[in-house]
Amino acid sequence: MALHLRKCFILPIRSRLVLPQQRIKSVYTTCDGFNEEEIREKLQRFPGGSVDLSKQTSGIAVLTVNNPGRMNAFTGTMMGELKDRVDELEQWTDGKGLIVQGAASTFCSGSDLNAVRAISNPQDGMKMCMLMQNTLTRLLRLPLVSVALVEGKALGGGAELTTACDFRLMAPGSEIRFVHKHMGLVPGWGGAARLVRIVGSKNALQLLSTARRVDPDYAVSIGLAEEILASDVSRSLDQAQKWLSDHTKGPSPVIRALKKVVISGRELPLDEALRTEKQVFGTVWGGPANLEALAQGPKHKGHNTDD
Ligand SMILES: CC[C@@H](C(=O)O)C(=O)SCCNC(=O)CCNC(=O)[C@H](O)C(C)(C)COP(=O)(O)OP(=O)(O)OC[C@H]1O[C@@H](n2cnc3c(N)ncnc32)[C@H](O)[C@@H]1OP(=O)(O)O
Repeated sequence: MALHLRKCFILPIRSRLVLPQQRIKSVYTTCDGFNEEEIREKLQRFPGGSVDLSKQTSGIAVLTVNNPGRMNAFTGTMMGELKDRVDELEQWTDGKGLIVQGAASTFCSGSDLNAVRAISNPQDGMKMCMLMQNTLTRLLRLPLVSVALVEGKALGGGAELTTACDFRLMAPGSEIRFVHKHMGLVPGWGGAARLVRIVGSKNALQLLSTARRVDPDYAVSIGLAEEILASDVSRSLDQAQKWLSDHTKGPSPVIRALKKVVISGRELPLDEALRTEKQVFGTVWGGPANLEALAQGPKHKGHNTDD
């Protein structure tokens, strides 16, 4: 036990963020009593559905929560697959953008209630919670500009999944709903902590305490969503791809560096954020994109340049 404890120390927050030469660290480790293999083995008993990932040469990937027969609810095996897809994205060094969507024009209805019923004791619940919090925190910390494409319903854990992306785009008629109160719960996948940072504590408390339906107009009005997509459902993914490509134009090392400095600005105390910014700056200053821009000379003469 002593040896185990000696190995466990609280990593300073800065060492848990995505730095140029470091892997993204998890929130929970064995020091917190988190045993990933143990909880994944337990969750394996609840199969069904899949979490699919398509990485494109454009540098944009599409992650699809795929369990349409259950409104894309996360089965036990899908929770493990989500973690595996995030592992894959952390290794994708050419990437610069990520779209998270649900299959069959609906987003996700949270945990599979069949699995929830079977692990409804506090110990197992908290172990599932640690697995999903680790995964969704690392998803948000990926050096990719991420957007949740919300069609249909994003309920419970599905609503929480939308908050683990940098942005949210909503299709007409879609809804985000934190239904946890009706389950006698609070968010368990980190959704409350992220929601406060997105919409502020007053709006967050309103959404959680009323479990109200957040339609696209209301979501935009409180800053939960960026835009409402055009009504042609068949083109929702195309619209999201266009939106994201407009937000990730440029060399992927630069886009990835921009996401990294925003992560540190959002999560670190000022001095540490500045140190991280300096470190990331050093990876692009004098880099190929910088030198090419310098060679071209000044080109931003008061107009929007789409390169
Ligand atoms: C930390 C939070 C996390 C947790 O505690 O682990 C959670 O997310 S808890 C779960 C929170 N989610 C919900 O409570 C949503 C439950 N589902 C619904 O309210 C409705 O299904 C719907 C999403 C509003 C859609 O309603 P509707 O259009 O009427 O379709 P159906 O209800 O008939 O659903 C179709 C089909 O899908 C099954 N389904 C839907 N959601 C789930 C789910 N979360 N888990 C398991 N199965 C789900 C539903 O049972 C239907 O199946 P069949 O009855 O076999 O047709």
